[in-house]
Amino acid sequence: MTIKLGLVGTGTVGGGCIDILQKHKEDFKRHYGIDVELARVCSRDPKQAEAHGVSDLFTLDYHDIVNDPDIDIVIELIGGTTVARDVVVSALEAGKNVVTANKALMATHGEEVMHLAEKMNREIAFEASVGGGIPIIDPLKHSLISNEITSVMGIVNGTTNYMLTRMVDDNLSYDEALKEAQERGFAEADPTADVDGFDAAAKIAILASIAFNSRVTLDDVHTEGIRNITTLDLDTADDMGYVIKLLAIAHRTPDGIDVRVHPTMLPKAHQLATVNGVFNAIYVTGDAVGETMFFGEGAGAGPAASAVMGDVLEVARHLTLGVSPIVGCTCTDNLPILPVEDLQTKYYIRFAVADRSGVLAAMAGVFAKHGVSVRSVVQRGNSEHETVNLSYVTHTAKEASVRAVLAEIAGLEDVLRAEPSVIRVEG
Ligand SMILES: NC(=O)C1=CN([C@@H]2O[C@H](COP(=O)(O)OP(=O)(O)OC[C@H]3O[C@@H](n4cnc5c(N)ncnc54)[C@H](O)[C@@H]3O)[C@@H](O)[C@H]2O)C=CC1
Ligand SMILES: N[C@@H](CC=O)C(=O)O
Ligand code: NA
Repeated sequence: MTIKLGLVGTGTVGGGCIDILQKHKEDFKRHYGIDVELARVCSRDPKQAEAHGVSDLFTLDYHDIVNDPDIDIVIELIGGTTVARDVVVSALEAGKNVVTANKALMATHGEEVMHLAEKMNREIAFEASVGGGIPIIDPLKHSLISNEITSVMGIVNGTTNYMLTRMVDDNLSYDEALKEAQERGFAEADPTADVDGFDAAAKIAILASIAFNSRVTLDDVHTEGIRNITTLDLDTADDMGYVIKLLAIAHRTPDGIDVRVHPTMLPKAHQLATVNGVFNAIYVTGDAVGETMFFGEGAGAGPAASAVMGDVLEVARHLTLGVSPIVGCTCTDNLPILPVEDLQTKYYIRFAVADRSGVLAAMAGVFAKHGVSVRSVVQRGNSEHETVNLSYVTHTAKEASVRAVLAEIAGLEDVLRAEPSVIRVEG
């Protein structure tokens, strides 16, 4: 039985899928008895199909794929939530199975497309949407389901991890690091999604939904990106024994789900602190399994296409064997999302302040007034410029109290020389 594939999107990931198919199609048949055939490809750019030697399969109109009765699996690799949603919905409605790498779609319209797939008795698989080539959705939906998952935490955006690594290791500026990430095919077409944390937010929404059996959407995730991370903060963190990473964090608490994405200071000894470059790593903690960590390349043609083609072959296997679809939606609960103001963690706060007597004492008074206990403070700066940087690390404090400290210090007369830099600290 030949399973026919329709590929919508032949860019970085779609191109990677064509490469894998061309290289390993015969192996799939020999090793696993799975016979897949690329029947049609669609994109806005015929040159991409030409470059992969599949011009004969090319169409500009994805309707030629979703309406083709011979196609069994539609692979959506265009991204975004408008046309991509239409591709996925119309493919499912036409009775096709769907494989997608689209985290934005799954984190906003996940419920809709999962329910539609269930209604149509078809599969929708999306392993590439989180952690690129790292198997993480499949383990959460299969190997780990005997656990109550308590926490999922990790580095899930390759672009920003690559940028931060390059800024630290080679002193690249933010713009140089971004340009390099784009040239290497890691960053999304619009890098806003990467640098402002929305890509990571979509990914943690997907993981939290599966891990906690409760729907978490992109809008539920408190999200901060890396635009404000300076080389000064990276250097100061280094001096203090920390690294700065963009972490995606989801904890199950007795009161609900704590889910957020923000730059985070990690002690250098923390295992996530050594995850550099385009690599991603995700920690999952379960009540039976304890701590597990999944590591690999989270972005780029090969890693993402590896996950897409893994899904394609699994769906093709089910079709070949005539077995029922894989696990569908498992969001049986409706847990509340906790407001970030209730968060309790440690904080790094760097103030650029006037270098004169009384400033440190006045600031200490503000910290004390709001019950925020200081663990360490480091002074860096050049008194010739009449400004010094005071970098505090607090003990565990409530987010609302830290915000009160920031507001009150901002109101101290002629003290602050710039917006403070605030980074939450883990571990
Ligand atoms: N680049 C990466 O490392 C990874 C990307 N992803 C996801 O994979 C998906 C694809 O990403 P990339 O391959 O990087 O994007 P890309 O920008 O390289 O390719 C997009 C493709 O979609 C086509 N396309 C766009 N709009 C279209 C339309 N209206 N009709 C027909 N074709 C259209 C383009 O012509 C192009 O062929 C996205 O959802 C992305 O989030 C997931 C994991 C890693
Ligand atoms: N832009 C993403 C890749 C796709 O998921 C990243 O940088 O991790
Ligand atoms: Na993955």
